[in-house]
Amino acid sequence: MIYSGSSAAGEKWAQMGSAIAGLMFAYAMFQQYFPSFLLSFLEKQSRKLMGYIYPYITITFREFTGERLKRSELYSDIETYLSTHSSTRAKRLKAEVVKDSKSVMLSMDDQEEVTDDFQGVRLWWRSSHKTSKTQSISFFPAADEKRYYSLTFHRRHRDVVTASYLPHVMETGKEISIKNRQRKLYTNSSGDDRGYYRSSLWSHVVFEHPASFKTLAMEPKKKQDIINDLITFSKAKDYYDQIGKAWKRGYLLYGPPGTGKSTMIAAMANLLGYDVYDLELTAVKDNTQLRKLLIETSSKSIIVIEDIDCSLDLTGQRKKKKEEDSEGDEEGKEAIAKKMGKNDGKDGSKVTLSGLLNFIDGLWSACGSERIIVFTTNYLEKLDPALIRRGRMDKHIELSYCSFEAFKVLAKNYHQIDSHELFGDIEKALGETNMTPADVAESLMPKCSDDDADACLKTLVEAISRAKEEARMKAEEEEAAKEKQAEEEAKKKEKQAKAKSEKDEAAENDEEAE
Ligand SMILES: Nc1ncnc2c1ncn2[C@@H]1O[C@H](COP(=O)(O)OP(=O)(O)OP(=O)(O)O)[C@@H](O)[C@H]1O
Repeated sequence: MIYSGSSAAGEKWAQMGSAIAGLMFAYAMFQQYFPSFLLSFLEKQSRKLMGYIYPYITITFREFTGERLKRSELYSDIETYLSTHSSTRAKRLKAEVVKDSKSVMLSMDDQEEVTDDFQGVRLWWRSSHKTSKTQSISFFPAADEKRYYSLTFHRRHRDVVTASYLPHVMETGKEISIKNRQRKLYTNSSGDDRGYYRSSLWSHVVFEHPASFKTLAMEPKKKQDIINDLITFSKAKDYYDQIGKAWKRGYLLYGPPGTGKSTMIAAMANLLGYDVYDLELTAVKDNTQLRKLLIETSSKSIIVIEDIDCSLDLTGQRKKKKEEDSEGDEEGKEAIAKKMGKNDGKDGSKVTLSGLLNFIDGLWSACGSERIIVFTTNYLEKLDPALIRRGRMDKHIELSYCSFEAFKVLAKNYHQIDSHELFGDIEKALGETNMTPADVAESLMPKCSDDDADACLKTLVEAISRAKEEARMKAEEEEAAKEKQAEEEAKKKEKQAKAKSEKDEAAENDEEAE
């Protein structure tokens, strides 16, 4: 029957109102005239009865708790955990792009319910939302929506749920978020740049380097050894706890420029799913700032200091550009000038060797966990032994000139070939010449659309023989320079000897004259 007008509805509300008022009056009388022991007995019995009729417990997890605008971490973990279950079981789903996540997250829509089974226990999750009736103006509508999850289970499973199931949900949720998150490449800017709005010493971009161990050119056995070492480290939380050491590992990558040190760091980060912190030491004000930078790094990360030999005077004082320029060979000078050029005019860093040693394994280095520290250098011999001793830099990896094995990886990467008639020549030539993987890769790169594997391999053969010729000429020049220097030294010595004998003769004559 359809009631017309509002009078019928009004009558109904009036009747309901008087019924509620009557009930409340009866309850007040009941409370006043019944003895308290009888009241509590009745309450207990009614609770027991309710327990028999409805033996389930429901826990609610709200999206925003405590501080109004702070999203509950637990809610996010549950949402991520349920995204894997609900996407296959729930009928109505909603899609969201979550901040810092690289994929769209599907979660169950409001009022949807999914079941979960854990250690033989059945649980029900429900997603709901309540819209706030407060007419306040809010810049954060989501906070007014009051979304929440409710978890229902039989009360006899209370212990399993609180002691095992909820920690399992949190842990799995976190693991999934880490796997799905967009990884970041951080860099430290100069301390002076830290404006009022900056909350961190690090700034970042999304890390999207395509390098992998598959495409990294080096001997397969050595490569596998590094992969095993990294994977073992990433799974060794309990082991590090057991031996009482902070969960971190140091890698020293050394070798000539263009042998793949930076590429290997990117491959490491991609293998383990870690963030990368590229620490520019020359931009760090002092040891205190270095410590702050360390504290601000997250776990599951690689902290990189590239060209460590150019960043610091490893006796404790920073080298001045002038001094640097006056020592080392030409290649070294170039690298240092390049590096120091970045810091022109604001070269006021007071980071010392001891500050850096503390950064690596001092007390502060233990805050946070699952971190890899990588140093790279072109000049291993320039580094202070204290800096690279085992325990600080646990694994020393030499990246060297391109071997035939490494070349084969590049040939596969660039042209999808495992063999070719020119491979024999290339193997022989690479055995006689020092050519970096960067130079080999450059030759293998097609320069125009007509360049196929044949053309590129021929270019490589020519490049290797050119490099061989250049090396021969350089060696000859060096030999000639050495000979010339030896000749000059012999002449100088002869001259000195002649001058001495003339002096002695003159002295003798003087004596005789006297
Ligand atoms: N081992 C390698 N495997 C695959 N590619 C490589 C390798 N080494 C170098 N390359 C190629 O050469 C380029 C330069 O290499 P990379 O920057 O990694 O060398 P590096 O040793 O870090 O040099 P530098 O000491 O000058 O920083 C890379 O972009 C990559 O294409």
